[in-house]
Amino acid sequence: MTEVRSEQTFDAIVIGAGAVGENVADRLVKGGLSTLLIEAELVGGECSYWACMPSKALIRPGVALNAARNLAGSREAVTGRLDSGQVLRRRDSFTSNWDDSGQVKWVENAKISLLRGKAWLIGERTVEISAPDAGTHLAHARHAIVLATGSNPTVPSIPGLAEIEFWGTREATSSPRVPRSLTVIGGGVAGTELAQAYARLGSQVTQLVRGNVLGKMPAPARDLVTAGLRKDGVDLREKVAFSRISRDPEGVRVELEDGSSITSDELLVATGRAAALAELGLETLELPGFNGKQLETDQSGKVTGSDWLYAVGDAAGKVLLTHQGKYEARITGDAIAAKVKGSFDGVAAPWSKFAQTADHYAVPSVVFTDPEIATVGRSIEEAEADGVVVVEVSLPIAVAGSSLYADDYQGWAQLAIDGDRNVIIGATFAGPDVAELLHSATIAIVGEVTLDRLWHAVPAYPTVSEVWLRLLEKLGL
Ligand SMILES: Cc1cc2nc3c(=O)[nH]c(=O)nc-3n(C[C@H](O)[C@H](O)[C@H](O)COP(=O)(O)OP(=O)(O)OC[C@H]3O[C@@H](n4cnc5c(N)ncnc54)[C@H](O)[C@@H]3O)c2cc1C
Ligand SMILES: NC(=O)c1ccc[n+]([C@@H]2O[C@H](COP(=O)([O-])OP(=O)(O)OC[C@H]3O[C@@H](n4cnc5c(N)ncnc54)[C@H](O)[C@@H]3O)[C@@H](O)[C@H]2O)c1
Repeated sequence: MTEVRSEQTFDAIVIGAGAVGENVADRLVKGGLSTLLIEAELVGGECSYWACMPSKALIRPGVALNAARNLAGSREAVTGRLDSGQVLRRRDSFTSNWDDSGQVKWVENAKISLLRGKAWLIGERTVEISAPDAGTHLAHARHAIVLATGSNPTVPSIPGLAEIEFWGTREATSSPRVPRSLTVIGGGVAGTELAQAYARLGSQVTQLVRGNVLGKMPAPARDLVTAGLRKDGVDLREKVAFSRISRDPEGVRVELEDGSSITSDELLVATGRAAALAELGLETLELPGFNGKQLETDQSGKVTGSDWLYAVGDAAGKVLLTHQGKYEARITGDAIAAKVKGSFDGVAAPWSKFAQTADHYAVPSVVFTDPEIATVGRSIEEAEADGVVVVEVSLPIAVAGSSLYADDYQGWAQLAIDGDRNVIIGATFAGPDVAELLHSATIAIVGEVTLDRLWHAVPAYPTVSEVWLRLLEKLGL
């Protein structure tokens, strides 16, 4: 062990200062607990610098341009392509040029103690931190340690891939240039959003998907996105099998099992992520059922088998989305503080202040392609697996609001209803800018508003939200 530079005790310690770690630390401090937040890289984490913010900044100008092109009158005013240099500069401003001083200021104002370095557990309620100055620090927690260490990309074992340099989502969201050609492996949210963004920025994009693009989405929603990708020139190839990948002066060559191959300047691999739990010393804790990959946590985020260890956000591995991780952070932070005060016995009733119930019943998510897909709640398959008698209703979005919104607006909406309780349990909207429709469905699900009462929620005319009325009418109201 190198020289121990400091040894301190706090009420709570949070490892990882991504959006989720910042939020849990904030709630702990607001709950009256002295809190140490430890970060190995940039305060703000993946979402701020290499994920949500830069990817959406790359996407948004293309969406705005396409929206103008889809309206007679404004279409005629659009005379050129995206200015990729300006788009990249605007992206850089959203990441503060990968400088975290603004977030550090926020942490200081929130009265959270910050320590830079890589942390790991060395025993009950104790962490060791290897700091950038090569020194070692020890920190003890009186009450709780929260893991908010995020996730890492999973890399497929395709022959040759491990031997070459390629882009992950970090490189794709932070690239200072637009490659002439880009091959994307992966048909999930990250791969699909970035395939379209780069195609619109001028790359010749080939997207290779082993199943269907956005395979977990309902087929009519998926079909709308597929049409959007192809319209933007993405060469989308589904149900492919990979045989070998290599790089030479010509570029990266991806060979497929059908004998074809694609050569491009860059390769982006976006094939999922897994909780970052390695090298955290977890194996020393002998947690029941822990397999090294996924922690089991209760409704309040407490790790099974421990009364002081918690996990939130991507590290908990339940839902890999910033907003849901921050929701978990608020609940876990409040639960720990209430436990310390003696006002919470550790057993949280569903939908109570200390239970992450929405993780199971009401997770909103948006695929920021053009058109978008916005979903919340359980899919029909998930609800049926939970034993729910599901009534499904779906239709194309074709209302006065949508026809005014864009010429030839193409959209689709679906509700999943619990037939016994007469409430909505899931909703999907696909189409231009449908993301902003989503929160209405989230509120209906969380509030368990009955369809009879929803009948009185009148959508303003002429808005795309009129689709709610059409869906209820189709259900017989
Ligand atoms: C390309 C892309 C686009 C995305 N877009 C969206 C989107 O639009 N909307 C959305 O909701 N979600 C999006 N996500 C998901 C979102 O980025 C994550 O869900 C979110 O970043 C998780 O936050 P977190 O705080 O749990 O983890 P992270 O943001 O990963 O933060 C974890 C932090 O912990 C630190 N850390 C790890 N181990 C240690 C250690 N041992 N010691 C000290 N520090 C440590 C890391 O350095 C990191 O800063 C996207 C993901 C990707 C890849
Ligand atoms: N808009 C958003 O909210 C947003 C955007 C991007 C990412 N994210 C989050 O980031 C996480 C990671 O995104 P992602 O797109 O990498 O993951 P994903 O799980 O959404 O998609 C992974 C894709 O990779 C494919 N794949 C997996 N293993 C493979 C293999 N061995 N060979 C070939 N293909 C393989 C899958 O079939 C799938 O198409 C997601 O869970 C999502 O929650 C969210």
